[in-house]
Amino acid sequence: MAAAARRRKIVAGNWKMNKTVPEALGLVRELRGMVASLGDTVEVVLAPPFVALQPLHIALEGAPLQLAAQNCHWEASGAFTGEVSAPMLAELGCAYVIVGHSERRQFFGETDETVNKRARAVRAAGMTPIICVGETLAEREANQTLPVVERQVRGALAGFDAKDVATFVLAYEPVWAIGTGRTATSAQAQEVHAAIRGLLERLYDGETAGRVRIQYGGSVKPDNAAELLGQPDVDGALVGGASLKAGDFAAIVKAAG
Ligand SMILES: O=C(CO)COP(=O)(O)O
Repeated sequence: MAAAARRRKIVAGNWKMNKTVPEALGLVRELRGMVASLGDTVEVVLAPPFVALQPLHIALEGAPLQLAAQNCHWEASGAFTGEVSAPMLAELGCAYVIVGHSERRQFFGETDETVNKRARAVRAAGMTPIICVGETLAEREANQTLPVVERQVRGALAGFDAKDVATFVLAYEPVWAIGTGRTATSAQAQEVHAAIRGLLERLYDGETAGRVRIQYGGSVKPDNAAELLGQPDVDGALVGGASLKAGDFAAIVKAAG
């Protein structure tokens, strides 16, 4: 069994392609006050679109809120029109970068191999990847959930040693639960999270498996957050739609605290 480590919960808001810079600044102004009283109990992360990173970096100075990017390229620089590199994001104050989100896998040709390359770039630039995995509805109905998630985790972590992996964040996001209002039950989430932790123990060791934080994502809302976050292997949430409203996101953060 993985060592029972005390893992600090991590709740991240993935804003996807939403919020102009003025809107982003307004949302953060509201959020700052709402999460100020939480202290150290929960780590709170915001992943706005690239263009809002620099203004939010300035606006968040001194606030207990971390910044994440939603993606990055694996090369540090070069002729890759439209791409953004990991060192550029580190310089803007990002602590995390989301890699392998299912929308990138579905719509932008992301593969386990490119997820791994991006995660390496994130680590090399001194940031932490939030690595997303999750099965489609067809895969779940074909009883392929655990093999699919296992393949994605193995692929993303290929070549990393235990010391790196222990600091990583994984996000289990069943594709059928994203943006659909249809969330996994807490038992479904716990089953996959425990399977991921078991895999980490087999790939590395119990200590490492016990330290990795695994978020759940997919229609997390204020009214289901406490139940999901109460599961022993659910260490936080990666929140899409509900992170766009300060009150809803703050309520989810409080449910984790
Ligand atoms: O994709 C997600 C977070 O990365 C989840 O999105 P929703 O919370 O909108 O379902």
